[in-house]
Amino acid sequence: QIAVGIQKELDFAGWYTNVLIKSDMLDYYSVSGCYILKPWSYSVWEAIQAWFDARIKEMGVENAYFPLFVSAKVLEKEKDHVEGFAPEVAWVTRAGNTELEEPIAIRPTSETVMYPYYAKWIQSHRDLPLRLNQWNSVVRWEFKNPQPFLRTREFLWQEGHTAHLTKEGAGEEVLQILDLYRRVYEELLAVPVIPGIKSEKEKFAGGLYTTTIEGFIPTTGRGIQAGTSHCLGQNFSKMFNIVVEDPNAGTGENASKIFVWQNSWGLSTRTIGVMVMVHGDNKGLVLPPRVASIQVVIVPCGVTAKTSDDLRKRIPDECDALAKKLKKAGIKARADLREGYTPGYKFNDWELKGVPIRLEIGPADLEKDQTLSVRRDTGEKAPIKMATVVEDVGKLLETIQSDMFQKAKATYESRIKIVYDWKDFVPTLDNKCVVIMPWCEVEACEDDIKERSGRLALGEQVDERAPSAGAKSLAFPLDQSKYPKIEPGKTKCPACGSDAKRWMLFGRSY
Ligand SMILES: O=C1CCCN[C@@H]1CCCn1cnc2ccccc2c1=O
Repeated sequence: QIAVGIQKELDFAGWYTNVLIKSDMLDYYSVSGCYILKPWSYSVWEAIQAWFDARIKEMGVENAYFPLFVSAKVLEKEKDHVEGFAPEVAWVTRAGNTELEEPIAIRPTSETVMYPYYAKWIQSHRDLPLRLNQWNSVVRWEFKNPQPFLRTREFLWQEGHTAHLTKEGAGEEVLQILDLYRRVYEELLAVPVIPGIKSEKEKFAGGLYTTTIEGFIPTTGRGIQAGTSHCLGQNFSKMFNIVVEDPNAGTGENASKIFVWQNSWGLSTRTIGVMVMVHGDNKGLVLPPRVASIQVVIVPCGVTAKTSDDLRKRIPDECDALAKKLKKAGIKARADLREGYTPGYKFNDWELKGVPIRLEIGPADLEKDQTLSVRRDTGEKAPIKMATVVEDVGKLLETIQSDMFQKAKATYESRIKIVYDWKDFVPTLDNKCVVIMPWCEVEACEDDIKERSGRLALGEQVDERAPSAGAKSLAFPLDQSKYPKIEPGKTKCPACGSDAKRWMLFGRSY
């Protein structure tokens, strides 16, 4: 198979699909909107799971498992949080030839599955904080074009659901989790994200506020919601009657009840799609070393018909020995000793799969007691002395991880443009950038901005590939100090002229 076969900059959707198939990350499935995660992508999810699971357990979160099914009565318990999502809920209505008495929904998320039992289990403030997490899959029967990892009808995620005595206790955890999400992207996937707070319009309607990490796909200039950590306030505890006695109130007739304060937070296999889109190139995947199931591939070279029998044996043996030596040091190395494939074919194969480092060993390398290293991210070649190969390869993997992150961070930052004047807003989006602007926070203004920045508004013909949607508000960056001070009463919102309050990121998005 040749490389990707489609240029990333020319046909991004086609490139993305080809990379996923040719790197053997996934296969298509007979039910539309569903995909098979093959080991090459599932191992990335496992690396994310291992890292995140260890850290939430340090926080005192415990894993549990709740049923996949939720009854209509229970699901519709909280009208306004479900009504907007109702079209996406998948229902079981029949088993065999038997119609079910009442249809049973497949969980699209587990608030309504879990919270009746939170009400049952939480009796005293001593039962708080209750912190449970599920590693599971959910189903949302979306009708918009499916995209592997980014928008699928079933996806794997974790969903954390916690209950606290105070708003402050809940609020502290919301931000702790959001920072773990940031680290999953920045430290494991080498993908920069901006932590922030969603606007009232964009937040989870069933909650009090939503914090988010916003990613960016340079090829399309679109933002992407990369993870969310919601404070639900007391909305769900009032609905499901999850109450404890107030430890600070008296007893008897002075006793008083407190509705618990809740959070819910989720990170999904969308992480993998973002990683592919940000780092991939026209030769295929580029895997960050921290999540690569093979970090180093070792290829025997220079073995031809003319090669002496001695070398023909020694070269593959050297490759195998080097792989073993690196594995012993904790580096995920693999010697590719497949017969019948040329080195060139193997180079192409492993480049497609995005393996961070290739080490070549040929007759000349044996002579000099070295191996030739080739970086997947930059293509840079450098000989490495066998004497220090373990240490040098370890360092090179760290350098690749950090260089990939720095490069993606510089790109993202170069695409965030401050806008003070509306005339610059749409041109900035059309330049594949996102806008940061001093914003009034008025919802009508937000709707207006979406309208005025949609391609339809510009009278242009909308083709299904061009982002026809207008700009949404993405997040109020948590770190407002990075941008010039907003003078209360003086700095105006570029879209409507009213007083600006905080800096808001706007962009076309997934
Ligand atoms: O994001 C998260 C993080 C994990 C736990 N759940 C929250 C909020 C989910 C919001 N949501 C999203 N799609 C839905 C689809 C159908 C029914 C309900 C919903 C729904 O409540």
